Amino acid sequence: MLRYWTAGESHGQTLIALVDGFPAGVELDPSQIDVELRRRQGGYGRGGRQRIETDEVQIRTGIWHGTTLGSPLVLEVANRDYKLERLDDLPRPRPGHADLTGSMKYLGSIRGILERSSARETAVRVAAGGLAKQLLAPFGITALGYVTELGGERIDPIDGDYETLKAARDASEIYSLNPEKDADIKKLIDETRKAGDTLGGVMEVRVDGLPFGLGTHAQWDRKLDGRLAQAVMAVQAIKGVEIGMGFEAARLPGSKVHDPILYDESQKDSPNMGYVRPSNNAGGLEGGMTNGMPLVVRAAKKPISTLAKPLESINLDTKQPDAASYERSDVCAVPAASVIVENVVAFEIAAALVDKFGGDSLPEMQARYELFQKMARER
Ligand SMILES: Cc1cc2nc3c(=O)[nH]c(=O)nc-3n(C[C@H](O)[C@H](O)[C@H](O)COP(=O)(O)O)c2cc1C
Ligand SMILES: C=C(O[C@@H]1CC(C(=O)O)=C[C@@H](OP(=O)(O)O)[C@H]1O)C(=O)O
Repeated sequence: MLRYWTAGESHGQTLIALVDGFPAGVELDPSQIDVELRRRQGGYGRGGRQRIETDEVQIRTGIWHGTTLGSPLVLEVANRDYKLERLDDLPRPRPGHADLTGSMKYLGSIRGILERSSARETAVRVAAGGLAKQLLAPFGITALGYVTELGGERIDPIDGDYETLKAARDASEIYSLNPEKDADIKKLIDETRKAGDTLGGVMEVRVDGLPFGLGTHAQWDRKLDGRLAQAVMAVQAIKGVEIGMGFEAARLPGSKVHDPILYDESQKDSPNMGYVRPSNNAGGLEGGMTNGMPLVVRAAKKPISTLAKPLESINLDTKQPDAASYERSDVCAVPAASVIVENVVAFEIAAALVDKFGGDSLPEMQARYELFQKMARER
C-alpha cells in the first residue's frame, strides 16, 4: 500500500512527507520534484511569503545511488521563514480560516492552529506527488492541472495532447490553458487586491495514459473516485470536487450523459484496448475503476479567508467585537492550488497502480502490467 503523511508548521524549521510503500528500483530525479515545488510557489496573486522561500526537496531516506530501495522515504522542504518561536498569537479569529474552531477544539492558541492548517504544508504534498509522477512515467501516465475559472471568469480549456496542453499551461501566469486571458484575469486580481478582498476559482486535472482497472467496485474505501475525492477535498480551501461531467450529470437525461461503447480493433494496443468512447462524460471512471479514458477531476477553491479589509470577528480574550486579525496573505492562490491538486491526484493514481500491479519493485510492476494488458486484450 502506497501512502504518505506530512509534518511541519508554516513558520517552523522544516516540512516533511513520509512516503511508505513506494516500490524499489525507481531512479529518482529530485530536480523534477523541484520543478513542481517552484510551480506551486508561483501563479499570479500570491503574497510576500513566496519571495522569501525557494522550495527545494531533500530526499533524506529510502534511496541508494539515486534509486529507491522500497523502504520509507522522507522528503524534506526547509522553511527559510523559520521564526515560529518569535511569533505572537492572533487575538481575533479570521472567518473562513481554522482559527476559531481549532483553538476551541484544542483549547489553545490560534497561532498553534494556523501554523499547521496553513497551506504551506502543501509544499511536501506536492513533493510526494512529484515523487509519484516518477513512478507513473515508466507506464506512460501523465497528470496535468490547469485553472478553468477564476473569480467567476471562465477560461475554457482547449483540446490537445499532453505536450500541447502543458505548453499552453506553462505559458500562462495563472496556469490556464488560454494565456490570452491572462491580462484580464491579472487585472481582476489587481483590482481585488486594491479592494482588500480575495478570489477563488476552479481547476481541472487531466490524467492520460491510464490502463483499465485502477481502483475497484468491490469495496467503498478502495473505489478510486472516492479516494480521489478525499485527496482533493483535503487540500486547504477546496470546497467541491467533480469527476467528469460532475454536478451537470444530475441535470440531464441518461442518453445525454453516458458514454456509448464502440470497438475499434486498430486501437487495441492503446490504453482503451479498442473500446472507444465517443465522449468522456464519466471522466475516465466507472464503478470506481479507470475505464481506459483520460481521468478528469475538477475542484472548486474558495477565496482566501485572510482579508486586508477584515470581516467582523470577536477578540477571544475580551469577547468584544472587533475586525478579524490580518497577517501577510495571498490574494488569490488558485494557480498554486491547481499544482497541488495535480500532484495529490498523481499520488492517488500511483497508489492505485501499486495496488493493481504489486509494489515491491518497478520491474516486477512492469512485468505484471504487461501480463495484465495481454490477458485483458485476449479476454
Ligand atoms: C496554495 C494555497 C495558499 C493559501 N494561502 C492562504 C493565505 O495566504 N491566507 C489564508 O488565509 N488562507 C490561505 N489558504 C487557505 C487556507 O489554508 C485555508 O482556507 C484554511 O486552512 C482553512 O481550511 P479550509 O478552507 O479547507 O476550511 C491557502 C490555500 C492554498 C491551497
Ligand atoms: C506559505 C505558503 O502559503 C501560505 C498559506 C497561508 C495559509 O493560511 O494557508 C498563509 C500565508 O502564510 P504566510 O503568513 O507565511 O505568508 C501563505 O503564504 C505557501 O504556500 O508556501
